[in-house]
Amino acid sequence: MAAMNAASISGVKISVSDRKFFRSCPQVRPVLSVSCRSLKGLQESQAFMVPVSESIDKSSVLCRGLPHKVNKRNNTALTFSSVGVGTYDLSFVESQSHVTEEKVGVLLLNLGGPETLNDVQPFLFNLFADPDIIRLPRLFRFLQQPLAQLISVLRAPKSKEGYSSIGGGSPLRKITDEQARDIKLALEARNMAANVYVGMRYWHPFTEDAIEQIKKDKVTKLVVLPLYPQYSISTTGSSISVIQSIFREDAYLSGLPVSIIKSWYQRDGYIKSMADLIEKELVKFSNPEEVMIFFSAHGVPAFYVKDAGDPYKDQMEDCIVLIMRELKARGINNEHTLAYQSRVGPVQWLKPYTDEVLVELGQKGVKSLLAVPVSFVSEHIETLEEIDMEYKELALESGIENWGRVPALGCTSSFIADLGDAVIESLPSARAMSTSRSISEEDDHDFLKYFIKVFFGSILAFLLLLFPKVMTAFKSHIL
Ligand SMILES: C=CC1=C(C)c2cc3[nH]c(cc4nc(cc5[nH]c(cc1n2)c(C)c5CCC(=O)O)C(CCC(=O)O)=C4C)c(C)c3C=C
Ligand SMILES: [Fe+2]
Repeated sequence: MAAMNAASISGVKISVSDRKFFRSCPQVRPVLSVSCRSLKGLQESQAFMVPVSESIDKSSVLCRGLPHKVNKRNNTALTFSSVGVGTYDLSFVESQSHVTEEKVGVLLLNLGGPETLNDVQPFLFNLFADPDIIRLPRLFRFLQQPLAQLISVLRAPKSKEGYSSIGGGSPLRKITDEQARDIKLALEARNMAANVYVGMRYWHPFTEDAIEQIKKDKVTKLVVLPLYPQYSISTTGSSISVIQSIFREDAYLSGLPVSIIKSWYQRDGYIKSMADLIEKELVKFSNPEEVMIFFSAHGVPAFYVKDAGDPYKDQMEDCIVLIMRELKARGINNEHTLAYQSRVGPVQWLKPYTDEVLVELGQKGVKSLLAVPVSFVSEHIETLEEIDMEYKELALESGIENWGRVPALGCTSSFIADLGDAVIESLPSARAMSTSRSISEEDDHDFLKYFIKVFFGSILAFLLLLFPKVMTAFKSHIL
């Protein structure tokens, strides 16, 4: 614990200061002086540590507001200026005699991927069992798990092929661990000590395990940072649902101040880092100015956007505008296109589709193309296999002669530094999540619901597996 200062304000003892904590927000320190006649034991304008206690939001003191006056009415309240953080009363401090040190946690959310070929089917099961990935009408929700079992078994061979062509497993865990390590270092460089956790949605280390660790470590404030720049119901939304359901059930977690950074594609650091990568790849072409910049975003089913209000498409388009604006400011005026890749299943996905646009561009005479994966910040199966192999081959067959691909951001230092800044900036808005279960009768129906699910689901799976013709039709429509 940092050295303690003691001063009294109108008889109220302030006995807490945390120099270490203040060092973590350098922009605040130079102005941490208080001009106040009623501060006894301190010179006017003398550097002054703002009182903190376990219940007072230190970071909001730090980054959102600066103490600027003592309440004239009773001389016992400090008001924080700047962006409306509010007031707290020193009489409150009087009753708090001890101080606990803040323990900041950062939870990185990601998708997760199979580490071996044996993991592929169970990984796919977890993915398709997610109601944010396969959105069944409420009436058919009981089919979610049996359907996930069926689809995962049917899709596994194709997925396995993909994973074996990139070395037998997903690189996602390794890359995300490296990003976690670097974000921790970036925070330390800003004098903020934090534990950084990785929580994957569909494979190890699962979000549930990361939260268990956060609890064990007695984190006192948590920032949730999804590693998806744009928000989608199917990615960030799904992971947040998991967090909410765990937090709702747990007394400690439901009281833990949490800040969720829902999307961050608009951050300057991210946009500039993307522009850097594009600029670096463009110069590798013999005629850089003739290259079509081809943004390839991961698709989602179109009804997510049209009916379920997913902001993903709008955010994606906005993101591309910002990157192109940044490139223009650097004197890069290439043409660009946005298309959506990786569709799965029979429904319509966001259009235009990457494979179709590549063929069209080839037919129109585009000769040089730079693919820019834009929904994800790590290399993964869809960059290493789908773009680098399938789409490249298709593009070359379609008449495109010069092909390039921008690498994923991974641990690019400007990008990691910006994520560190995002964490620091979001701390002041950390608030406890809602505390109680909303539907209390849910438990009563759990057993019945489970029984119905298993019963009807098993019948469906059984029928499909028994009749090869039905199965073939199903396979060609669903996968
Ligand atoms: C079936 C529905 C799917 C939706 C909706 C979806 C959205 C979505 N996914 C990502 C990022 C990734 N998805 C990855 C793998 C993957 N995704 C789906 C299906 C949907 N994704 C499947 C079936 C798979 C498995 C691979 C395959 O069989 O094709 C990955 C790869 C992880 C890895 O192993 O490296 C990523 C990353 C985003 C960003 C997104 C919506 C915006
Ligand atoms: Fe996906």
